[in-house]
Amino acid sequence: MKSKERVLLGMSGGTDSSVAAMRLQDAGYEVTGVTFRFYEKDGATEYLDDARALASRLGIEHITYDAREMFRSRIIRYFIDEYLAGHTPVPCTLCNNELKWTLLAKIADEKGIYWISTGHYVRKILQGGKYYMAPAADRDKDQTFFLWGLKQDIIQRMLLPMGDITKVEARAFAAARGFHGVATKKDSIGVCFCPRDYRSFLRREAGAQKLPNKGKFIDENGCFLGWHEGYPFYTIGQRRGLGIQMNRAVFVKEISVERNEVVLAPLASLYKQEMWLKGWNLVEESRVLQAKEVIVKIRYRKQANHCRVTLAAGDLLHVQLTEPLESIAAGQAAAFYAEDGLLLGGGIII
Ligand SMILES: Nc1ncnc2c1ncn2[C@@H]1O[C@H](COP(=O)(O)OP(=O)(O)OP(=O)(O)O)[C@@H](O)[C@H]1O
Repeated sequence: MKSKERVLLGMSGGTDSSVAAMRLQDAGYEVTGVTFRFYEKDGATEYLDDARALASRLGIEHITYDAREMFRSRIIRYFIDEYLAGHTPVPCTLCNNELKWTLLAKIADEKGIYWISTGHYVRKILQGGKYYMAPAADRDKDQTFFLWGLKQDIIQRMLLPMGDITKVEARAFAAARGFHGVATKKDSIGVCFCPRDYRSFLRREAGAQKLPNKGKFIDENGCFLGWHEGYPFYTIGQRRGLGIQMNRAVFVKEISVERNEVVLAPLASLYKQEMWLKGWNLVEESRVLQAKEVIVKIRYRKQANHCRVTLAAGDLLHVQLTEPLESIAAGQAAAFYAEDGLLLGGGIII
């Protein structure tokens, strides 16, 4: 069918989506590029020019889509609200699941295009009649961790041209075709709207939502240890940058929003053996709920653990960890994997 040969690609102006455009063309697709205007720090719009220029050089249609208001109300608002609630938010997960891929599907529908694509380093696999996200060939770049919320209607339409190559190969691919700017672009790091320091971002953007003033660091027995700058500036498991001199290593164990208190404790006190998830999504429920064990990850770059998952009251998932984990923070995501690396689903830790 003619319409299935067209693909709508999210083009950020970066290396990965630019190489993705070339690889899709190589595979015979008619590519349309869309660049979302999500967040423009200090009004910088260079990325739009880069995406447009690349599209024109490749001879593909390019459109921009102004999603700044949506990004502000759905992602930035949520990000600030979560810190004010004493949680640790996952904006990239939310953006991928609720904005990026959903918008791609919506715009593709409007244009009568079936396939949707990005430069994500992931693969997809059909197993037992269901589509799963599978780890990228470049394990170091694998982005499955951010995509557990995607549903079948999206996954089945995804084309993932970067899943089979490494970042090094992607740069070489662009260079070999004479796209030197594309080949040498810097990797994006961290959260796009505050790559390094979320604290100064909070101070700047919280606006009318007043940030709390300084409060007490206390130990597990409630004894005063020192002053902190306000609970939203701390996250569970944090050790560095506490601004307190102690003669032993201490970590953030708990955050009390009501009392604006932050509990500091030795690492051993942070370990937990269970957690509950809300807003969960499972590709095939039985593969998780009836399995003796699945793999769980609670941080992008942290080691995988094993767990047993059951349904709990209030439409929550109960996760019983085989080995205790430290730094389990409300607001963060937990992603489930099969032994072969397939992404089985995930949810948000409460
Ligand atoms: N502003 C945007 N407009 C359209 N698509 C986007 C935008 N930002 C990201 N994407 C899509 O999402 C993919 C993953 O984005 P992410 O920011 O995680 O990766 P990245 O490594 O920075 O990718 P890239 O090198 O393409 O910028 C990108 O490859 C691109 O296809």
